[in-house]
Parts: sequence; structure tokens; C-alpha cells
Amino acid sequence: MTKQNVVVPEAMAISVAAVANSSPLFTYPPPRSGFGAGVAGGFALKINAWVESMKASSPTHAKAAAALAAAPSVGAQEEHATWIMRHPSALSKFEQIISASREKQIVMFLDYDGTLSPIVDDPDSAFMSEAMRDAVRNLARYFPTAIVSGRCRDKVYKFVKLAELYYAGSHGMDIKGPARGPRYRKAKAKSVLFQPASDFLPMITEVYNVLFEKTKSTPGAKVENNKFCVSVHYRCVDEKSWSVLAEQVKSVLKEYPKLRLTQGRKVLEIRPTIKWDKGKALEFLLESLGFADCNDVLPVYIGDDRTDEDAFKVLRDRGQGFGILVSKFPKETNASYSLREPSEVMDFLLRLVEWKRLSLKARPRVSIGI
Ligand SMILES: O=P(O)(O)OC[C@H]1O[C@H](O[C@H]2O[C@H](CO)[C@@H](O)[C@H](O)[C@H]2O)[C@H](O)[C@@H](O)[C@@H]1O
Repeated sequence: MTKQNVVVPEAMAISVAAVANSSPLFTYPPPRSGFGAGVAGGFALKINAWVESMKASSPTHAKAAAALAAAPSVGAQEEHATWIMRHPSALSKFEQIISASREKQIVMFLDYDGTLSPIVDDPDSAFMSEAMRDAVRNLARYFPTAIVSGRCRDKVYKFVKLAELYYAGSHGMDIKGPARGPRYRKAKAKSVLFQPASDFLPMITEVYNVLFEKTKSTPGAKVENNKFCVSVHYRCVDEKSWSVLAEQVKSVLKEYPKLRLTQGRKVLEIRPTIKWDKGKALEFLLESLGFADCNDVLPVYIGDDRTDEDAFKVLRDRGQGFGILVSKFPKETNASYSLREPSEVMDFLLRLVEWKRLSLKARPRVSIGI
């Protein structure tokens, strides 16, 4: 990366400060479950606590989820009904969302795994359907659209294959504007390449190699190099071996105090201790698109994971736009709305496109504002 091709909104550059040892181990929803400790405290946590958190990390948690889906108890039904009242379906509240967008430019932010593609055992086989790709392609014709993923940017691009989108890989630590496609209003973002954790690249490569070797002895464990972060997957690891895997990861991480650990769906995520996440990436992209201090923008972020909560929280704190959580099960979230699964995400995107088409037809001379 040369200095010349980096375009960084000033405010953002200032806020990328190193915050070694200040970030929580598991950031979501831990206040309740007791993980409030900083990363140093996090590494000191007992392996049992790691394993408990690993168990709680995915709503797909096998048997319990299946049993709940098949025959939910009265308590579970009530809990679900209360949750849905607080986070109604974005499909059933579509009109409400649309009316909030009046006179505003909708900007779309989409997580990848579990949002555009279904969760599968093999991370290398998490393909999105052609129908979903068409929906996203059409969406980007009308609204600036960004993919915000924990995966490395090149890899998520290989799955999505749409050059007209913005991509924020490695949990937002690798942002690039579209290679081609519509020129959006004030779109200096087109030329953006922003990598706030580039100093960490050698360390992340080293940690990937060490973790790869170390976890080889745990059947089913998979280590994924996401360029500015590393994922240790345990979806295919027998639950009895989770504590062994946690020990292995912990023993490596204690040698790297400048890295921290967060958690996703059956995955431990190792990343630099810079104050940067999907929420910061969302703000960066809004700024790059020229919407920094505007009231005429409605950001909509759709995601399924703990790491997406950073973006939901930014929207909630700004009082602008909406977060939409993809989940079949009640979860503590800063999102306003919910969708149950990727197929519903696709329905929502299709409705947005259809609504925009019809409104442009009805007002042919009104600019679509992009
Ligand atoms: O931010 P995302 O785009 O949601 O990426 C988060 C992680 O997604 C991937 O792992 C998840 O999906 C896999 C495929 O369905 C699944 O096997 C795994 O259990 C999930 O955690 C990806 O492989 C990770 O690198 C991302 O960090």
C-alpha cells in the first residue's frame, strides 16, 4: 500500500488510536454473563469461562435450538413474543422503514456470513445464491452499498463478486471503494483504500502460523487468515475438546498483548487492539460518501453476529438509520428490527429495490440522489 492511494477522512484518521489492553474479551452481551474484563483480564479468565462463552456464542447451538424450534416452551414463546415486539420484523414494518427514508438517501451496509449466505460448516463453502447476488446487484443500482465482513476483503469479494460495491473486510480494518459502477453523490469514496491496522500485518501473519500449528492436534479446528485478523473456528470441534482449543488459543495470545480476542458464531476472532470495528467502518464509509454530518441520509445495516453490534450501536447512538439483526432467536441487540434468516434478507432487499423503482416511475423527473 502506498501513501498516495490512501484517502482517509481526517476525523477518522485521528480516532484510530492504539488502545492496548482496553477492549473487552467478549463484547456481547457480556455485562450480564460476566465478561467485562479487559483483554489482560480476559486472558487470565479461567478456561471454564471461555468455554461457557463459546457455548453461548451461536444461536445454532445444535440440539437446544432444534428442540426450541420444534416445541418451544410457553416461557420461550413469551420471551420470543416480547423480543419481537422490541425488534419487529423489518418485513412487517417495511412501510415504517420507508417512511423514515423520505427525502433521505438510503445507504446499505450488509454483513456477509449468516446475512447474505447461510451459515455452513466449512467457511470456504459459504457461497451466496445467484438470486441473492442479483438482489444485491440491483440494490447497488439504487443505493450506495457496502459489504462489511470479518473475512479478509479479497475473500469476501470472491464470494460476492460485485465490483460496484464498497468492501470493508477484516471487521472493517480493510476498506476499499468500488472498482466500477455508479458514481454516487459526493463519492470521493470511490478511490478509498483505508487500512488502519497495516502495522499489524506481520504480527497477524505470525500469529496465524503459530495458531495453525498449535491447533493441528485438535480435530475439526480451523484457523483462517483474514489478513488483519485471524479466525479460529470450532464449529466442527467436538464440544469435549473446546477447553483444549481454548487453552491452545490462550497460550498463544498471552505472548501477544497487542492483540485482543472477540467472539463470533462458533469462532474466536483475534485482532489488533486498535479502536476500530464495524461501527467505525460504517462511520468512515458514511464520511467518505459525503454524509458525515448530514441529516439527509438513512444508513441501514443488516447483520447477524456479535461483531455487527458495534455498527448497530453506532446507528443507535447517532439516532440515525436502523440496524436489522438476522436471527431466529431472541438475542440482546442494539438493532431496531429483525429478520429471521438470509432468505428474509433477500426479500427485504427485493422490496427495497421494488419500492425505489416504483417511486422513481411515479416521479420520473425527481433525481434518485445518487
Ligand atoms: O462478518 P461476517 O461476514 O459475518 O464474518 C464473520 C465470520 O464469518 C465466517 O465464519 C462464520 O461463517 C462460517 C460459514 O458459514 C461458519 O462455518 C462459521 O462457524 C461462522 O463463524 C468466516 O469464516 C470468519 O472468518 C468470519 O470472521
